[in-house]
Amino acid sequence: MSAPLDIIRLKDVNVQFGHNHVLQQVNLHLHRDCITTLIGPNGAGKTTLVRVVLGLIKPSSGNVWRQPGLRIGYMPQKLLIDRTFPLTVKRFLQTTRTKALAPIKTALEDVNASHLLEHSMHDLSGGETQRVMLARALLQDPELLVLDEPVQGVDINGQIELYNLIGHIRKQRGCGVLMISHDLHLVMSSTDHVICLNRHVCCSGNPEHVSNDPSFREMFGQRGADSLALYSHHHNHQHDTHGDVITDHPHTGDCKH
Ligand SMILES: Nc1ncnc2c1ncn2[C@@H]1O[C@H](COP(=O)(O)OP(=O)(O)OP(=O)(O)O)[C@@H](O)[C@H]1O
Repeated sequence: MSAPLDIIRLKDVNVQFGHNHVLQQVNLHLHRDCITTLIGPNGAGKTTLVRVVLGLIKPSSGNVWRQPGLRIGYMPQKLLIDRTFPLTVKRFLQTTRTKALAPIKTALEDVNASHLLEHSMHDLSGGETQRVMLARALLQDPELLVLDEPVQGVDINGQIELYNLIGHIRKQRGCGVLMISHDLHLVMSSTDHVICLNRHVCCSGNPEHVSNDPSFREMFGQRGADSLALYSHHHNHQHDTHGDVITDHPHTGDCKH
């Protein structure tokens, strides 16, 4: 098997908003045909990291490399559409660069949502909305798909379907996927690589290397630890309430699994 091709590399990335040091020495490699999931508590810097990957935020220091000409499809966390503004799924998807109907129909087929073409965006269920958003990201013909909490507002069966769909799209297109998720349990069966972020990369690993690490409770509590019972990683430090490291062990930024 050939080595995975990097499409994004972040080296020692720091992001500071005023005195708020949101990302600290973050290293990240994203590959084709690989699903990477970012997990971490609220305010951990997950969306900020995604925005660095997308090129929407310039790091205060560190390097970001993107494969030249890389096509990225982005599914944002929230979409605010004025309810008084009538908007069909077709019209919504035509607000991208793509105006032709054929690729729009193909994208909807790819997310099993062909039947929604003429529906109003305002009448969609949570799961349907996320499928349409995913179709919109696919219209970029992405080599990297970036999904910010793709299953939010979706019931449990819909979540399983969406994760299966994302896995299928990755296989079919061979694209890389970077997603943020809070659904620790489901995510473990849907991802190749997990990065646990709390301003810095606390740990990262392949869910195949499974174990129970009680230190994870520090970050996610008992429920999270139970959900992640299959996920192996090792903390070598503790956090204060700001997520800063309080231990004498220096953090190397390497994966620990
Ligand atoms: N543009 C900005 N200007 C100033 N501070 C910001 C900006 N964007 C994010 N922050 C701060 O950076 C920190 C990390 O925010 P971020 O949204 O990246 O976290 P997150 O892990 O995605 O959180 P959540 O899980 O709640 O969505 C927060 O303290 C936030 O207030």
